Amino acid sequence: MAAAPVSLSGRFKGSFAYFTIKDRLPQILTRVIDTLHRHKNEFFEKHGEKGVEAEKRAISFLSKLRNELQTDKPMIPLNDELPDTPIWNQYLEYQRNVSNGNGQPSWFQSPWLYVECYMYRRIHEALIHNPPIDDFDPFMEAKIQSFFESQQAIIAVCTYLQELLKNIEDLNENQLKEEFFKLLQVSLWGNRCDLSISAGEDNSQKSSLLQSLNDFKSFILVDDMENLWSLLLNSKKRTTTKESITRVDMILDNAGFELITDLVLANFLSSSKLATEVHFHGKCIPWFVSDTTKHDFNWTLKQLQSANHMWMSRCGMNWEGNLKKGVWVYHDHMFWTLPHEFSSMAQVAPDLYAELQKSSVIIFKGDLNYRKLTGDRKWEFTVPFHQALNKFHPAPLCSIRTLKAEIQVGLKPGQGEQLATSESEWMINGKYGIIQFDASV
Ligand SMILES: O=P(O)(O)OC[C@H]1O[C@](O)(CO)[C@@H](O)[C@@H]1O
Ligand SMILES: [Mn+2]
Repeated sequence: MAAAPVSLSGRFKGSFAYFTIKDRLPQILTRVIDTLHRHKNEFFEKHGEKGVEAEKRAISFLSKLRNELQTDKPMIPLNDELPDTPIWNQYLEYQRNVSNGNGQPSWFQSPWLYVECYMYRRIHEALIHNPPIDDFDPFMEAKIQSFFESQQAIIAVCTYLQELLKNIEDLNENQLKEEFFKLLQVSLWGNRCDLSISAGEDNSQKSSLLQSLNDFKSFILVDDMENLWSLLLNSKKRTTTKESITRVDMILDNAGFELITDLVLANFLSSSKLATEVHFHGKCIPWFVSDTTKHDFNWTLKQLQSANHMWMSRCGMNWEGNLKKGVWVYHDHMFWTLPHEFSSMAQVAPDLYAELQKSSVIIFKGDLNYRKLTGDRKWEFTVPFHQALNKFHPAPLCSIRTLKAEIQVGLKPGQGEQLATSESEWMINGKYGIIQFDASV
C-alpha cells in the first residue's frame, strides 16, 4: 500500500488549516481572555483577592500563548502535572523527530491537528496553574447560551421522540427503519451547531430540523444508513433468540442541540431494542469550544428535567433513568483530548481500545473525530474509508459529520471535483454531511 499522504497543516498557505491558525484560533483565545475578564467579580466574590490574582495570571499566560501562536514560535512542553502531561511531551518529542531538518515543530509548520489540539490543552494549562480558578470552564457560558438559543428545536425533537415512543411497539420493520433513518439525519445535521467553527459566536439550531430532512437529503455525500440498519437489525434478531447484547458506543461531540439529537437517537435505539446498551464517551477537559464534558452532560439532563415543557422534562427523566439502570453508561478517557490520530489508540490507550472492542458498532460524531479517524491527511477523495482508517478497527464503526475541514474520503470518482466546481466552500461550510460506515474488523 502506498504511504499515507502528508498531514493538513498551516504551512499550506491559503488552506483552511492556514486560515484557522491565522484567524480563528487567535479569536478563540481572545474570547477566552474576555470571558475571564468578565468573571473577575465572580472570582473575587468566591475566592477574594486570590481569585483576582489567579485571573490575572491566567490572562497573562493566555496572552503570551496568543503571541506564540501569531508569531509561529516553536511548541513548548507542557508544564503541569496532569496524567496526560508526559504523553503530550512525548508527542512533542515525536514531532521534533519527524520534522527533522525542517526546524522545530511550530504553530504554522506542524500538523494542524496537533497544533489545534495543543492550543486547547494549553488553555487548560493556563487554568490548572492557577487555583482557585482551576476548575473554571471558559466555554461553559457559550455552551449554556447555545443550549437556550436552540430551545425551540430541542422542544421539537423531544416532542417528536415522545410521540414516536407511544406506539413504537406497533411499528413494523419498515416503519422502524424509516424512523431510524430520520433520527440519524437529525443527529447528522445537529453537528452543524459547533461553536469552534464560528469562533464561539452563536451557531445554534433555530428551526425544527424534522421538516427539512428531505430538502437536506441531497447534501449527504456518503449515505451508509442501510449498512448501519442491517447491522443493528441482524444483531437485534440474534439478541432476542440468544439473550445476547447489542452495544452501541457513541463518541460524543458538541453539547447543546447536537447532544440532544444524539440522546434522542440513543433513546430510540434503546426503546426499539436495536441496542441493549448505549455507551457515551465525552471529554475530560473543555475542548474545541463546544465539546461535551461530563459536567455538560449532567447539566443538560438536569436542565431538561426541570424544563417547563412536558416532553422535554420527560426526556430528562427517562435519560437519567437509563443511566441509573445501567442500560446507558457515560465514560470519559484522556485519549479523546490528546492530539493522536485514532490509528494510534491501540498503542497509546490500549484500555480504551479494549473497551471499544466490546462494541457492536461505534458511532463517531462530528468533524474533529473524522479528522482523527482519517489522520487529518491530504487523502484523495476516492481513497476507501477503510484505507484511511489505517488499521483502526476496534469494531464496526460509523462516522456522522458535517464537513468542516478539507478532508473527505470514500467519494465516487469525479464527485469531489464536481462539487468543487459548483461550490468552492463545500468542504468547510458545514452544508454537506456524511454517514460513512466501515464494517471490517
Ligand atoms: O465539532 P466538530 O464537528 O468536531 O467541529 C470542529 C471543527 O471545527 C474546527 O475547529 C474548524 O477548524 C475543526 O478543527 C474541527 O474539525
Ligand atoms: Mn466539537
